[in-house]
Amino acid sequence: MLLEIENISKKYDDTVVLHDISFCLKPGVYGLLGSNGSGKTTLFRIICGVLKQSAGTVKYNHDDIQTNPDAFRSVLGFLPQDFSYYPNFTGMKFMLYIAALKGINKNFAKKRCVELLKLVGLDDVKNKKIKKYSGGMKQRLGIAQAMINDPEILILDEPTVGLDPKERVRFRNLISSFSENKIVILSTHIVSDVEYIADEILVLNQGKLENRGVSSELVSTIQGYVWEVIVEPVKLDEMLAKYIISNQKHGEKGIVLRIISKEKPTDNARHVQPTLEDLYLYYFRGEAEQ
Ligand SMILES: Nc1ncnc2c1ncn2[C@@H]1O[C@H](COP(=O)(O)OP(=O)(O)OP(=O)(O)O)[C@@H](O)[C@H]1O
Repeated sequence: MLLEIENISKKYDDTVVLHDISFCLKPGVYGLLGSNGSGKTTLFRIICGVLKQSAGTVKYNHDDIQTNPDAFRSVLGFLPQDFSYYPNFTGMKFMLYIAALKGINKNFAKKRCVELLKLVGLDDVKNKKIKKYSGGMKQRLGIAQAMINDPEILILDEPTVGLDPKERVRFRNLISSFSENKIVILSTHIVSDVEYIADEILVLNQGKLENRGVSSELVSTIQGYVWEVIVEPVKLDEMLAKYIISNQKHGEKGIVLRIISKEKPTDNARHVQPTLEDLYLYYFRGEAEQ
């Protein structure tokens, strides 16, 4: 299994939103990390063949996906960001409906839907209407429908949006349980999600692939740039205006700031170990959201 993204660019009118993106993916879990508007959804839609690129090729197992789109679709599962559910359908009916759309044999579909709903923990609510589901339940249903054809490639666009911390943990476990021998790509702007789930992280910044690697490799690129500084409260505004601050808390001797800066910010600054969250702030400045 090999998914190759080769020199993909995308323009909307005259605006370039993806710039010459290239990467290859083997089975594993990949996190596409980027702030809002960095091009994650656009890239996913191109990979899934629902949006045409302006330049470049997407290949699966060495074949251009456009040569035989039906064959590619049959090995692909996709959870779009704006996925719409039918509120008056039950979870089971919805799954059967998606199975029918995908042309899956009726008897097989029933068995598969029951299995998947169990896998995502919706077994006991499968006959309830979706309008009664929580946000987390709907997301899990979205993941289940994306897996209905037992895909080799699973693409999840912002699958953790709106999930509470408990649901997030459940989601992570779910991904690890079915990711074996599959290419799973999920996008997020929530650092901790990819930090825990992804084998590798791809950082997309303003339509460019900024970096790629395992979390520790990426974090090591800002080794030496993260500082802890204690400042008097009167100095706080000045520091906030001048530096990227990834954390602030009250300490016994003043306000303790975690600062990301190539230069030593103050005489009393001391180095601390960088984290993926620091890296995110380094790339995306004030755009971080949690
Ligand atoms: N149909 C469109 N026409 C014009 N511009 C578009 C269109 N779709 C997206 N864009 C622009 O392309 C850029 C990338 O958008 P995209 O939705 O791919 O980013 P994203 O990283 O998925 O962001 P988000 O997390 O907010 O969904 C943005 O500047 C967006 O405004």
